[in-house]
Amino acid sequence: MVDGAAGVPAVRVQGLWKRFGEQIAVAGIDLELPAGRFIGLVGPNGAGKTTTLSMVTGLLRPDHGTVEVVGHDVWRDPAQVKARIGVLPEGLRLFERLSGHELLSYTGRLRGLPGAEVDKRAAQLLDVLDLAGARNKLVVDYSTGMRKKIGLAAALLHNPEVLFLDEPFEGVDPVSAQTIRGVLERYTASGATVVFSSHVMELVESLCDWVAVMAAGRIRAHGPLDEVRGKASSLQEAFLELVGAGARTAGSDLDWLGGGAR
Ligand SMILES: Nc1ncnc2c1ncn2[C@@H]1O[C@H](COP(=O)(O)OP(=O)(O)OP(=O)(O)O)[C@@H](O)[C@H]1O
Repeated sequence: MVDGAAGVPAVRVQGLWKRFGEQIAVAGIDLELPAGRFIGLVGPNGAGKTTTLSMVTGLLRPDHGTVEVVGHDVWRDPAQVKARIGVLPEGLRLFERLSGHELLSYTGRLRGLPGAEVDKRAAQLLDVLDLAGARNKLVVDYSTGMRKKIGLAAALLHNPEVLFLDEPFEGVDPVSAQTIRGVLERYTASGATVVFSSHVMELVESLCDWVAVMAAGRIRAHGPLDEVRGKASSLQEAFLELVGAGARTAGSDLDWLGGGAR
């Protein structure tokens, strides 16, 4: 296990709970995510991935439990944590009336970076993410994939130690996905940590070296990809066994659907 300089995990979660009315979204999870890894948080729709990531990144207060990011408590020490993380949340809200370049300049200044450094990093990120041609276009006119990419650039600008991404490839075309993937691989190769949520198993299997499987608000398995996959032929198969969906026959009750009598 490759941990940070002092052997501190990227994320340590203990007894984390969140309930929305009757719905228990996260049911008391314990989790330790090692530093320097490409980590996938996988689970079916409604498993609690977004709720977990929101609590881990300080966007949503847990009912119970603690979260530490690189050794700092997210709720007692928010400034220390926020300086060390980058976040691309689900349904990211951006400043629509700024251009891509203005958005990055503003983000960089908020992060306390010197203007010249912000300009240099922004230009490089726009270039690598294939957004240089759209640098002066307003964000409101960006496509879904372009929004993901400018959101990723803003999350990376201050060179965080840990990057959290909620469904980063959703709505992104294959070429942009490949670009994002390249940037993330370069980032983790330098010792940084990526934690991303997805329900696309093939993607997680091809990108991640460490996974946590979530279902119904609980962690069902976590560890190095090979260990979680075990003897199954793919992560998809291991996942279906873990969440107990292997035996269900898709559509067996839909005998009215399709050709024949209407
Ligand atoms: N603000 C909220 N109010 C009420 N219920 C919520 C709220 N946020 C999440 N939930 C519920 O908590 C559960 C977990 O939701 P969450 O969005 O964390 O799942 P997810 O694993 O990210 O799902 P998906 O892959 O579909 O995005 C779901 O049953 C959801 O309906």
